Amino acid sequence: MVISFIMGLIETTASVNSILKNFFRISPGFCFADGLASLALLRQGMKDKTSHATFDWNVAGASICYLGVESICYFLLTLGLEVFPTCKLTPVTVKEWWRRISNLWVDTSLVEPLLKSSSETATDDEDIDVQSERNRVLSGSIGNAILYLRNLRKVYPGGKDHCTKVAVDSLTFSVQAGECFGFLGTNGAGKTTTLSMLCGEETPTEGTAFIFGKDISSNPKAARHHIGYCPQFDALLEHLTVQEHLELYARIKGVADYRINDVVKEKLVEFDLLKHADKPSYTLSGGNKRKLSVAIAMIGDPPIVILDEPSTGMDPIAKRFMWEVISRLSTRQGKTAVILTTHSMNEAQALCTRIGIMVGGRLRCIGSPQHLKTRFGNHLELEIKPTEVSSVDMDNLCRVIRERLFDLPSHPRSLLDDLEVCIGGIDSIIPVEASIAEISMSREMIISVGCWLGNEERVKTLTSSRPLSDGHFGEQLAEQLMRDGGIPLQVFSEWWLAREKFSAIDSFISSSFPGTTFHGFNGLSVKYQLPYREGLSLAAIFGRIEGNRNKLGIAEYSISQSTLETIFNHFAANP
Ligand SMILES: Nc1ncnc2c1ncn2[C@@H]1O[C@H](COP(=O)(O)OP(=O)(O)OP(=O)(O)O)[C@@H](O)[C@H]1O
Repeated sequence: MVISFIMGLIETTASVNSILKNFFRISPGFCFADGLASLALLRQGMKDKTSHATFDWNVAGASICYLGVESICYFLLTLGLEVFPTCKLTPVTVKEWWRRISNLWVDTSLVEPLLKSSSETATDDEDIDVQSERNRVLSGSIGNAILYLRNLRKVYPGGKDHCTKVAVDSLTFSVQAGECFGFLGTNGAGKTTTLSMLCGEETPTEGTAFIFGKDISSNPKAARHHIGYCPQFDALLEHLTVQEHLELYARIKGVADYRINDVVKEKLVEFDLLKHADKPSYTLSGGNKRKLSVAIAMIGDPPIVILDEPSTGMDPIAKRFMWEVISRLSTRQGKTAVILTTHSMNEAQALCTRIGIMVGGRLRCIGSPQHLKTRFGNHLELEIKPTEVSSVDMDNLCRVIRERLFDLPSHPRSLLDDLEVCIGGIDSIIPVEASIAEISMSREMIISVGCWLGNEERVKTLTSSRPLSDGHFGEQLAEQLMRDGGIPLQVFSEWWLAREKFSAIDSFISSSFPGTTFHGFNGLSVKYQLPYREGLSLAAIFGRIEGNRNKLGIAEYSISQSTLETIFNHFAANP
């Protein structure tokens, strides 16, 4: 504006300026300032008052005209952007527009029967349940589903490497009222993208979803009207208090004025936020922010509630609280459909009536938790916790090792000789009269003891330069050995005996139940997967283990059907 003003005052640039002004006036701010400046010039007598009037084109006329036209154009543009959020210009959306425009000239209903797309998009390796859900939705037999997705696809345009990313591929399923649909998947599987499309934050590249029969692509507002959404990351206004947030969203969602106070109070109580009601949201802890986000999603009783990892950061009590609310909302009242994404299998198991597992943008399986367990859980899970190493056994082993280390006459040429060779004399490390508690086992001593006790492989977990995790606190011992140059004899003996126990259990399980696979330690117990096979009844497994329980030193054990977690891990490991 300043440059234009100065150019207008200089005679040689005045004509160029009057041409440039036509472009500058596209900015309403420029029009306004230019109009005022021209009026000021006229008033100061810098424009000829006899030949110029206030509303002349070169005084305020041009600015007023431009502002008039622009107010209409910009208003329509704003409306357009609001109504058609597809206006995010990307190569993919432009291509999509072109496809839609060209489809206008062709009656697609004649060439694309509904089920054709199902066979086109379903791949040969698609799970049978996923396929039948797809066929059911595409053939229109959706029962009383209030939300269904039809071949929903999202492709993100490529970044610098120009590789496009298929985030969601041909997703088809339906959700009924009163259902809590668990949308599980690995990181980057496409869950959030799907939910964002349902909520209108993202535009589908292909396919669409229907909410109460309204297409989210052509009628996003009407569709969105029925949704309460708790995004993955809290979208809170820092300086609004908890109560103000709830009041704001209650108004946005059209709760009647006279009910707002009750509705807000109800949510504050329901989510245990009463004591934080007057705190600005930036002062809340992560878990309480999450509670507020979930409360916002549920305010106004929307018939569809979409919760993207709602329990992240909540403590176990708050989590139970929220589970109670969700389950009351969906299954008990039977009116609301809940779509829930979570990485907690316990949460999915506790809440979801149906579960879909996504991997790499595709739905890999769908069904009730029990159905998934029965179909994909082709094994039983056996968890065994051995008894603790007894202090008597530990003392005995310590004594034997110490005697072996110092009893030169009875073992004239064995361990001590080896040790002397290895460490160049033991006197500096172990006094001859050392008590058990004082003996520190060096790396070389551990190797020799392992050799003498007949299991060199086992001690490698401690002595290897890259310690292997064996789950029996071996990793910590290996670290200690590396750091301090030795570990106490008692600690070594405890570790050795614990390994003995686990080895005995391991060989018993492998020989008694062929085909069993080891499924990890959690420090205290060991897990196995037993394959289902003819004649292997629960009674037979219990009988076998009970018969050997005391001999093997088993403190407790459990046999269970495959958990959701193992099924999820199976899909995650086979993308
Ligand atoms: N705006 C974007 N541009 C490009 N790629 C994106 C964009 N948003 C997501 N993606 C990609 O799409 C894929 C799906 O992402 P999405 O966030 O939907 O996964 P998710 O299943 O929700 O994962 P998480 O469990 O980690 O939240 C990912 O590979 C991600 O990198």
